[in-house]
Amino acid sequence: MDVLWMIPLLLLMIIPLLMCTSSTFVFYFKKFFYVAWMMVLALIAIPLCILKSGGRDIENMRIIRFMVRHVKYLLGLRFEVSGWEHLQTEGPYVVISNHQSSLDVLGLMEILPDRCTTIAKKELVYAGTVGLICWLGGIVFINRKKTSDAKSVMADAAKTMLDDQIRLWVFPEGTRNQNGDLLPFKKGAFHLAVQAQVPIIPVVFSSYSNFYLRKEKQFKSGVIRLKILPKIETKGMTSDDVSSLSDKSFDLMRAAFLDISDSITRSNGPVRH
Ligand SMILES: CCCCC/C=C\C/C=C\CCCCCCCC(=O)SCCNC(=O)CCNC(=O)[C@H](O)C(C)(C)COP(=O)(O)OP(=O)(O)OC[C@H]1O[C@@H](n2cnc3c(N)ncnc32)[C@H](O)[C@@H]1OP(=O)(O)O
Ligand SMILES: CCCCCCCC/C=C\CCCCCCCC(=O)OC[C@@H](O)COP(=O)(O)O
Repeated sequence: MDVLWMIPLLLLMIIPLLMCTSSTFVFYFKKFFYVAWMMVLALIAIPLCILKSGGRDIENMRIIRFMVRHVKYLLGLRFEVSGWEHLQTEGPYVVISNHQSSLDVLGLMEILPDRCTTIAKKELVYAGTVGLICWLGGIVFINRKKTSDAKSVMADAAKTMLDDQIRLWVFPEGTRNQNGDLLPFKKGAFHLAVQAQVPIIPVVFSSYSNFYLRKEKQFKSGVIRLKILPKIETKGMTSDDVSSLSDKSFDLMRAAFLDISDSITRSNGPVRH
């Protein structure tokens, strides 16, 4: 019994010691903490969402956004947001952003407009309490391995956007990417915007490589720049315009990514490719 009492005491002594001496320990500790804390937050949010909305409802994103906002402080992260005025657009639109890590959720919640939810891979729905809260928040799940299924879910989403005045956030790279650049864009987000005839608002996260390096097992404190770009209109466009719309969005976002990442790395060291 005496020995059992000593375990938490020992942990309380050892964890701060390891946090000061081992960057690898800090990496695993912060990652474990992030996932565990998000699961706990989701567990608390689930009954709140059910009580407020009675089930799956985009309005639940307000509760989720509120509950996630403090997590950046616990991980030593800070956001610098520019271009807020570009989100002051009435009605439905499609937000597109680059995707580096599950940490993107923190930036997403930092600027998430009202009545906005995301498109996500269907596997996320099985992520325990996080999966359930995503479902309650109205997240649209797609099967990336079956393009025809994904297309039909997104065609329905285009209709729902207009019927219910909803905004959708899509990660057009289609997967997480930390190669120091953007991956070529998939087309779904652009078909969605053209089908609904709504504007696209590009959002760019600066490179995380000055504080978070997965391969090198580093997770330091850091600043993330979030740049909201002016909207791109799609009125009058057809599916023939999707490729050029995607190329234009890619070029604008890549230029912004290199610009805001460069200005961070000039003061914090080089981007690691
Ligand atoms: C309180 C506590 C809370 C705790 C938890 C905290 C937060 C939880 C809440 C919120 C968190 C949300 C975070 C979620 C993040 C999840 C991120 C992801 O999951 S990213 C991965 C999933 N997303 C995507 O993949 C979107 C991007 N992908 C696409 O859009 C793709 O295009 C695709 C639709 C999946 C199809 O993929 P494919 O590989 O086949 O790609 P192509 O783009 O090359 O398309 C092939 C072909 O089809 C045409 N096409 C594509 N889409 C359409 C369409 N919608 N309609 C018609 N045609 C389409 C395309 O043009 C190509 O044809 P062609 O070559 O002739 O042009
Ligand atoms: C039954 C228990 C299962 C536990 C699983 C834990 C799940 C994660 C929990 C908390 C993390 C914080 C919430 C984040 C949601 C972020 C989703 C995300 O970023 O998914 C990755 C996806 O975009 C692309 O995936 P791939 O890189 O293509 O693959």
